[in-house]
Amino acid sequence: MDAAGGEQLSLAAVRDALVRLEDSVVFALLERARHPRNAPAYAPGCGGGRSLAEFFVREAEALNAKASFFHSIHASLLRLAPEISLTITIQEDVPFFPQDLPSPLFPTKSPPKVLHPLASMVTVNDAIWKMYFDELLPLLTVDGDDGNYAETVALDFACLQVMSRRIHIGKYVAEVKFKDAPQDYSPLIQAKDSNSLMDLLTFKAVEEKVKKRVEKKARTFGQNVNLEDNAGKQEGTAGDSECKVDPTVLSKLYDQWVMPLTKDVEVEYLLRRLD
Ligand SMILES: C=C(O[C@@H]1C=C(C(=O)O)C=C[C@H]1O)C(=O)O
Repeated sequence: MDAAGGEQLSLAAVRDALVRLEDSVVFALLERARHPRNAPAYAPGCGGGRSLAEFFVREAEALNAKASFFHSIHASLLRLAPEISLTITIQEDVPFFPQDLPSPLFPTKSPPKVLHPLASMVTVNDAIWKMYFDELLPLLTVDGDDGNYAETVALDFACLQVMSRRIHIGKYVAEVKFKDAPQDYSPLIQAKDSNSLMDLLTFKAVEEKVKKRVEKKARTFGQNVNLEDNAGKQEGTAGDSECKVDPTVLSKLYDQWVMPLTKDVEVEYLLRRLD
């Protein structure tokens, strides 16, 4: 237990959670890529001019809120990493539409407080939303319309949710880094020096490994598995053209958006850490 009554986290444990979440991110994107773009799902429609995609996310989040989802996320990391659930509990996932969420209808057990109370103010979901619909979907999906709009937006929601969770775990990464070296972080926080904080919390070698591993996971999870001899090919070495998603799209996703946004979360969290 630390001074705030929270349990001690280690950087290794949080990084382990991030590695496991890569699997969920890759699988969610593979599922979405089974459908073409399905543009009508994103066109403004009825219900205040909202698209089906926005309608679905708002309604799904309202349901999640009633079921106390945003207040008790023990289960999500339990599923991801049963053996580290004792050391990490995520205080809350971050909704895309926090305004007007209904109150929880069921009692919850509060997880131990690990983060600074102002952590709940840190969100980059607007940037994730824009990135997903404007940049990633065109790379991930082929042009076309198969009419499966409801399934499509349910898959979009799964992608958004898992990417948001991954990126907002940056709060936990930042907390651990701060606790490990308060003497290095505190002066920069006091000086509100975002650029130097960014430099201090960046580990380029770790990022290179993340990119390579995610690309490899996309290549491995995205191949068609069959029982015939694969013309002498080694197992697990599908060519990129045989993959369900282009593996380089996944490494680009992490390189250009997921890791930079995770680091933005880290910086934003740290800037409030001494308040
Ligand atoms: C998350 C971390 O902070 C930064 C962000 C990384 C990421 O998003 O994967 C990786 C390394 C760091 O530059 C970390 O140190 O593990």
